[in-house]
Amino acid sequence: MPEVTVKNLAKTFGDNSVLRDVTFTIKDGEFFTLLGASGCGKSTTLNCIAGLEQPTEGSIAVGGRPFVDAGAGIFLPPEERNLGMVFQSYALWPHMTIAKNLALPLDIRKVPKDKQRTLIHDALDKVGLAALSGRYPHQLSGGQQQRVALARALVYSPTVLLLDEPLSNLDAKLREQARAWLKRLQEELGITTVYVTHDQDEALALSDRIAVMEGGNMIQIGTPHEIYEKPAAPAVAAFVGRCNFLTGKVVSVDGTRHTVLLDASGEVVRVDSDTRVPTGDSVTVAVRPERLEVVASAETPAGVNRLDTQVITSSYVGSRYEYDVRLGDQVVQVLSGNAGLAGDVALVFDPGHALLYADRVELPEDQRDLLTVTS
Ligand SMILES: Nc1ncnc2c1ncn2[C@@H]1O[C@H](COP(=O)(O)OP(=O)(O)OP(=O)(O)O)[C@@H](O)[C@H]1O
Repeated sequence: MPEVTVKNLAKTFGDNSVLRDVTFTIKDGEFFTLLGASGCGKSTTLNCIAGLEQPTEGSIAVGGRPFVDAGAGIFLPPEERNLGMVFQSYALWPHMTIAKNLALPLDIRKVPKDKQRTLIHDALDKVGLAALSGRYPHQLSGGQQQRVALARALVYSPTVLLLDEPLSNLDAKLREQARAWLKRLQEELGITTVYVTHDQDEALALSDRIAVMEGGNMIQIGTPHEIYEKPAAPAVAAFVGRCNFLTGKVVSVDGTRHTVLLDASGEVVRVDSDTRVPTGDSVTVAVRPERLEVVASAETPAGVNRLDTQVITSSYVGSRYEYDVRLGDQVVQVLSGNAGLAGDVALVFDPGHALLYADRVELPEDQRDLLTVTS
């Protein structure tokens, strides 16, 4: 079974520590995504699985077969790993037809010519391009070239598919179509897939599980739902989707209910959290814009948190209204169903819709320092 096991992976380039201690297991047939900002070590992790980089420490095994084990001095070269890889640049040979491009990896594996014809046809058929096998890459659209690159990675039946930002060269519309198509294909083939992206929407839409990386570490591994609804750290909440952070101090705790005095406005809010934080400790309350609502000041519903705020800007964004509201010296973003509010409004949210993190986090640029805002 092609389960991928990565243990205590570390990689340094000179004195630059790019991977610190990365451990994860990918199940057979799973679509697993490495997500994070540029430079966090996603590609290096993928390249270590592919054998294009050699880790400084740690081990990788696929289906129980050791690919690399730094401690034991094991390193299997890339060509012996039988993995399919697609990069952001499709790297097709321009002077060769599509069929010839697909024949190359088969030639390397010494597959007989008659068998090659069937395999090439089948691989192109999987990506819906069997009719175009005689064309050259420049005679195909970007989206079609990307499918050819995928067909080339599938033609020799790899045990695992490794994809490094394969959709980033496509324009926004095509990218969304390609995303749906890739997801369907991966499910049909049931092939274990490791996907690298910095695009959170792509990660949420495609993955069975996502590993969020930061500074060479994995900060959370979970299903898209877990990553979005229960981010393990403020950094995850900020990177995946949008999030407001309100710093403060716990003033009382009753079971899971924490009452927090906010730094920004001196008001208190209640937050239900399984993470217990003792009274007196500094905390950060995180709430997504779509979990907040703005209402006219007189209309506060019962049982929710209510904060006095003023509208700074509002804009219509298609299905909803986006408000920036002022809470003391901080900006809070709200996605609301309520139109046309201005001036003094009440910001409301359910105590169960906020997350609580121990410690005060550094506020993101766009929420900080309202003193310069004059509206
Ligand atoms: N061959 C190399 N030699 C020296 N430094 C490298 C090498 N390859 C990668 N790095 C450095 O390692 C860090 C992580 O790079 P990596 O490509 O893994 O990040 P990433 O998360 O995939 O980012 P991106 O999305 O920009 O590719 C970066 O700081 C990069 O400059």
